[in-house]
Amino acid sequence: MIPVLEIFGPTIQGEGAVIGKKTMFVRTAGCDFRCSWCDSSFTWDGSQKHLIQRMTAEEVYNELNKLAPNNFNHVTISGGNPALIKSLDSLVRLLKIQHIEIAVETQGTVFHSWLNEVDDLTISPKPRSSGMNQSLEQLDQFINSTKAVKRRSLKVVVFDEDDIEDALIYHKRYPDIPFYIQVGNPFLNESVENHRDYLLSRYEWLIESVMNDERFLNVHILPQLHTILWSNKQKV
Ligand SMILES: C[S@@+](CC[C@H](N)C(=O)[O-])C[C@H]1O[C@@H](n2cnc3c(N)ncnc32)[C@H](O)[C@@H]1O
Ligand SMILES: Nc1nc2[nH]cc(C(=O)O)c2c(=O)[nH]1
Ligand code: SF4
Ligand SMILES: [Mg+2]
Repeated sequence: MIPVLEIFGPTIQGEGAVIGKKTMFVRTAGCDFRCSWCDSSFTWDGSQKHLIQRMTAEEVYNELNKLAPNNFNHVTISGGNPALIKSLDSLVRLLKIQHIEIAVETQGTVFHSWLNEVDDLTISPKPRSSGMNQSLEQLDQFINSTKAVKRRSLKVVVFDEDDIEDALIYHKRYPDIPFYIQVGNPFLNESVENHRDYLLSRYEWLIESVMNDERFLNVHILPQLHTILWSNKQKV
């Protein structure tokens, strides 16, 4: 059984290497991290425990079809940390049989073999502002174990200058993996006035900081497109 917190879409992938792509989302419950600025803390802080459904792969697939009949060919699995869940192998198998592309978002702490079957794997190690002290040895192991994935990318969320230094550590450690820097969203409460102006000014700050830093060459600098549009609303 897969612990599912929400299934939604179609929407756009708002982050990373496939930003803008039309996709469905399956969000699993539970995380091994507790990032201070987690925009999905409801997956692990107990506040939406009553909404967690234990579903089979077939039930998840039926729900996706109910939400978007004949209107999706791409599913993004996020969380929480979906990589904690061994039983996602059944969903990955089922989606592949149906010729549906699969993307996964994870922080790179825990590996299961089904990860090697996904099409787009986003690995998002954490900078110090998260309060997490991510093990580089564990991340090395994860990176080594996922070499067979069709497309992999690294995505580091940045809130301040110290985080930029941490992003550089990850970029230098894995120079051959496409590298994305994403501006942090401090507005975890969905209704904030002028969130767009503020988020865009933070994005501008990040572009200026990284563009003028010759230690970064092969880098993509991105906002969270969906939070510019909809702030930190759930199910978008
Ligand atoms: C909610 S996490 C779920 C997947 C996995 N646990 C992870 O962290 O990669 C999905 C992505 O959102 C990013 N994220 C979380 N909170 C954020 C925030 N406040 N601002 C910007 N990005 C954030 C994470 O770093 C990660 O790249
Ligand atoms: N539109 C949209 N794009 C996203 N990209 C990554 C997300 C996530 O929470 O993992 C996310 C999300 O929650 N919504
Ligand atoms: S690893 Fe991802 S889901 Fe877990 S607390 Fe951090 S941002 Fe949130
Ligand atoms: Mg999100």
